[in-house]
Amino acid sequence: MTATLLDGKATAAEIKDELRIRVKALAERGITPGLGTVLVGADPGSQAYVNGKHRDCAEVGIASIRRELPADATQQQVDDVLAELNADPACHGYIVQLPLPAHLDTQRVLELIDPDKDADGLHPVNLGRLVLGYDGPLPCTPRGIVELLRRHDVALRGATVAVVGRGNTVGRPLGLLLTRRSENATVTLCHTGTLDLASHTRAADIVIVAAGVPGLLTADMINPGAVVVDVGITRVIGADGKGRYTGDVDPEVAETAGALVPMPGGVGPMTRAMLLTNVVERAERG
Ligand SMILES: Nc1nc(=O)c2c([nH]1)NC[C@@H]1CN(c3ccc(C(=O)N[C@@H](CCC(=O)O)C(=O)O)cc3)C=[N+]21
Repeated sequence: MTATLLDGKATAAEIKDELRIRVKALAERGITPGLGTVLVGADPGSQAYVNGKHRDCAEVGIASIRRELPADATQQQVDDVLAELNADPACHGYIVQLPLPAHLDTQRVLELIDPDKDADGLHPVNLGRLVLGYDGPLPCTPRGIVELLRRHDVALRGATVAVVGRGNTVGRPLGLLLTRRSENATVTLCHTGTLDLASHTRAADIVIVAAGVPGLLTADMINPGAVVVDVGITRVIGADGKGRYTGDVDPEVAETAGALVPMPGGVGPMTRAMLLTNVVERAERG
């Protein structure tokens, strides 16, 4: 068997087409949605991600507000940029690119973002809203995964899902999202303390791997025909000495799975599309 590939890039393009129409409707009300990005330091990977976000904005008609600070920026400098974006009416939502340099307090930074401008959905208030089932911006990667599965008619209601990884940006909030009444999936959240990982992944209709461990999920660990989602993105140095990104799913899984969300071309583009969606939603609220 060869898995059907669920194309995140094509689905993200579809979502961007829909957003373009919503942005036009906002323009008629005199509103231009604005996304802010805060980048501290010059990590080439982070720079590339942030550039991608601004390119996405230009494609759908969202204004970009870009703030860059040097790698040795003080906590006060970062605090000041956040205060400025919180006060800027042209900025409907913004993100602080993670990871931050180690001398900065990430928790403090995330808590200083106005929860109503939190385009990533990672502010503690918004994660709390997700726990409680209240309205608020949703974390982009979990939301992108649910949206991609929905648009490919992968049923979540009644499905058993193994989520591998309990990180704050993917695994943990994804478990919360999938177990909402509106999704009604049954989730097993696996992590480094899980004793027999394969017993959980084999029992699942859907396996979502967000552990950051290249090749962690192998073909023998899934039920043939299962839907597999690769969220891993780890920079490795190939045999040719060049850096490249690799996922958490062993390529052989494509022979056994029923459907596969690949990396690249899967969750990454969907994450970016959900960031834009969060900003347009913030702007629509006025
Ligand atoms: N505050 C914050 N929010 C984030 O959302 C955030 C972050 N910090 N720090 C880093 C991670 C990583 N991340 C990616 C998003 C899209 C792709 C993506 O679109 N990747 C393409 C390949 C690269 C490309 O085509 O540009 C793909 O998977 O097909 C990758 C990585 C967001 N992150």
